[in-house]
Amino acid sequence: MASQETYIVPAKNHEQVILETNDLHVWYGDNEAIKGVSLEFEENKIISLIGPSGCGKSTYLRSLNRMNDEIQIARVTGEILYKGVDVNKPDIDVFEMRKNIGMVFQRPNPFSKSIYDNIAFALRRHGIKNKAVLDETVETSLKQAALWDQVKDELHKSALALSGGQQQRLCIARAIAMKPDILLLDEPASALDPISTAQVEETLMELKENYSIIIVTHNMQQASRISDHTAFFYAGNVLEYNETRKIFTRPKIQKTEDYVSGNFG
Ligand SMILES: Nc1ncnc2c1ncn2[C@@H]1O[C@H](COP(=O)(O)OP(=O)(O)OP(=O)(O)O)[C@@H](O)[C@H]1O
Repeated sequence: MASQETYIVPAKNHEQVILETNDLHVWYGDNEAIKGVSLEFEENKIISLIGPSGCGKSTYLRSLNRMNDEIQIARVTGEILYKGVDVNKPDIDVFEMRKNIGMVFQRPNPFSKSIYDNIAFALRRHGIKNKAVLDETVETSLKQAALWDQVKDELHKSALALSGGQQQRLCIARAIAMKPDILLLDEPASALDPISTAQVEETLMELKENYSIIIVTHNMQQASRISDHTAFFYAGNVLEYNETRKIFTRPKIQKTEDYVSGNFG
């Protein structure tokens, strides 16, 4: 793997590994943004990906459900094993795979549709047309995303009329309506005020009962508050991956210590 010092603790219980990458590389043209990352993610955990700007966190996250396919100059090699199946193989049905590995982006991006249709849209595209099933899924997803009580009487109002924090929770509801196993979130709270951020964090903590969550964050307090495990990325490699409390209190690598304590320069 990396030529520099690394410290990566394998999953405690390999049976509970839901997703792993083996020797994952991502290039944008000649720029190697991810340089052979091997990590294991356990079920029902929140995992934070941290590290300085440009170190490859988003690139790595996006590769996990093949969002880099959309970038023409991107090339990805290595294995991405979801329940043991390599989703990085060309014959994988990416549309189906993303039902299991959903994504929420940095900026809330609801469709210009009603709250109800934001959630029902993807379900209908996957062939679910039965109104009772749609109604039930909309309600359950909004409840899981801690938004139901605020919007239940105005489901047909435009999603764009919601606040930023509510829009982001709607995007989370939209992602979980597909009942994925894994939720990928790229700085989901960075555009939100502290109250909305706290609500999104609470939502994620509740969701981990049913989902595995991988989150890119620049916010060290957030990583230490909500995540079970943390991976420290640096220059396209993971230098350290361990339980979050160890990363923040007793990191093994000096660069990790410098980064989490804000002495990075
Ligand atoms: N769409 C793209 N096209 C070309 N190069 C890209 C693209 N996206 C990222 N890169 C390059 O890949 C490298 C890693 O970028 P990436 O956005 O993954 O880092 P990051 O750690 O998520 O950064 P930040 O914390 O600033 O969001 C950088 O050199 C960046 O310029």
